[in-house]
Amino acid sequence: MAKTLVYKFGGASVKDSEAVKNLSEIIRNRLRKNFLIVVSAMGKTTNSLESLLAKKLAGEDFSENSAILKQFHVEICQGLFPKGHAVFAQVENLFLQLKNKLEQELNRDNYDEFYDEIVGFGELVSSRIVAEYLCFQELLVVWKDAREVVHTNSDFRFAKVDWEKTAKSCASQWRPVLESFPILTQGFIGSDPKGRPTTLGREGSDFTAAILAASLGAGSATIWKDVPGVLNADPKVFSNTRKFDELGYREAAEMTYFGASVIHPKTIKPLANAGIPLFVKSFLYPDAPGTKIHGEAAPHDVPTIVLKTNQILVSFKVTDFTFIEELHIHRVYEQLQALKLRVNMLQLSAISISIVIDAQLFKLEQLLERLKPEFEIRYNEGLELLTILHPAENGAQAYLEGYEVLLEQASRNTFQAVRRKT
Ligand SMILES: Nc1ncnc2c1ncn2[C@@H]1O[C@H](COP(=O)(O)OP(=O)(O)O)[C@@H](O)[C@H]1O
Ligand SMILES: N[C@@H](CC(=O)OP(=O)(O)O)C(=O)O
Repeated sequence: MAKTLVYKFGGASVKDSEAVKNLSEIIRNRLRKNFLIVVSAMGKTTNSLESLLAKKLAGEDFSENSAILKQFHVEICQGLFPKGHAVFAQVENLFLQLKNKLEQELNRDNYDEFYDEIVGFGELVSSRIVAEYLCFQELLVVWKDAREVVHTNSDFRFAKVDWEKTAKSCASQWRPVLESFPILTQGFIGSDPKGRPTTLGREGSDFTAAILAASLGAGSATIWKDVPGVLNADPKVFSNTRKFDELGYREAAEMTYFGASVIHPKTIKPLANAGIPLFVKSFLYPDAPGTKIHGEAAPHDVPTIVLKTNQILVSFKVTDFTFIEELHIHRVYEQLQALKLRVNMLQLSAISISIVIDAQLFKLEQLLERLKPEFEIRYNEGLELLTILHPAENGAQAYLEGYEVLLEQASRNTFQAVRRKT
């Protein structure tokens, strides 16, 4: 039996009706048996759902946000389907479900679980529309709910995959279908042991493609982006970028670890473990080769720049003039772990621990609250974390001009600086 091909289309590739038409042309030229399509929410829908939730939590009126979101999807449908097509009733029904859910109580204690139910809605509506459009174009696909097979624990918002259970469900439930029909499903969402909806972390649809590819023993996974492939810097931020024709799994994983947002950081590992190549291709130039990430790529030393915005630098100073020791680091990491916060950069001095973390709702205040009794804490918000892999000699300086540098670290292969515009 032929190995499954997995294609993943993110928010940019389904951001409007023209984009969905383009997606259908990509599929038309490549459709075959054992074909799995993963789609994300349309455009910035997930951000809109997050804002809507923030308003609800603050007790503000969010009805206009819901109406705008619904209108956005209805207009996409109007650009794709004739009047009276069944998709309009399906979209109407999904928004009714969203409305009902939003009438339930939300507070800080049930926020994460509530979040997963609401925010995964973007993928549910998007996948309905795209599946209906492909069928309307006589490209027969079967719509499947990813929550049937992507099993996770109950860490809402950052759910961890139960790989064994997921592989079993993929084999027993989806493989037989894939032998006859392509499947279209959602990225980003899963379900916990009690069947409650979970999400895999923001931008997690690339990861879903990797989970399903690994679980189905796929031949390859392809993620379709608005860029020609993986470049040595984000072309939206830096000029004179260079595309990598190929990258090793390790190189790619390292770039994503430091924050190259073109691929979700968890995507590479399951593919590397299973030896499945990952292609990053442009949905605008689908015949162009893009970037192939695989096990046999030659190493390179092209300076590669990664920028993470919205960073917070927090410094914990011991209050009694003892020196920093293991116990202090342990205390800080214990709380970071409890709050599901990842350290993007760490620096130790004799009397302080400095960490750089992503800005996340409520998290900073909770961290301060928990560690205040033990440390004198200072923090700076609104920062950028610049990482240069394989920096050229004195190459970093150009990226620091016009910036105040709050923290800097360099090793032979990596330069990092926390910067703020002056
Ligand atoms: N090193 C890089 N190479 C290519 N694109 C990058 C890189 N770093 C960041 N990006 C950004 O990643 C974007 C594509 O990823 P993303 O927006 O997550 O796609 P989608 O949500 O449609 O899957 C590009 O538009 C680009 O701005
Ligand atoms: N829609 C989700 C999941 C995702 O991965 O989206 P995208 O493929 O557009 O990055 C998010 O925005 O977080």
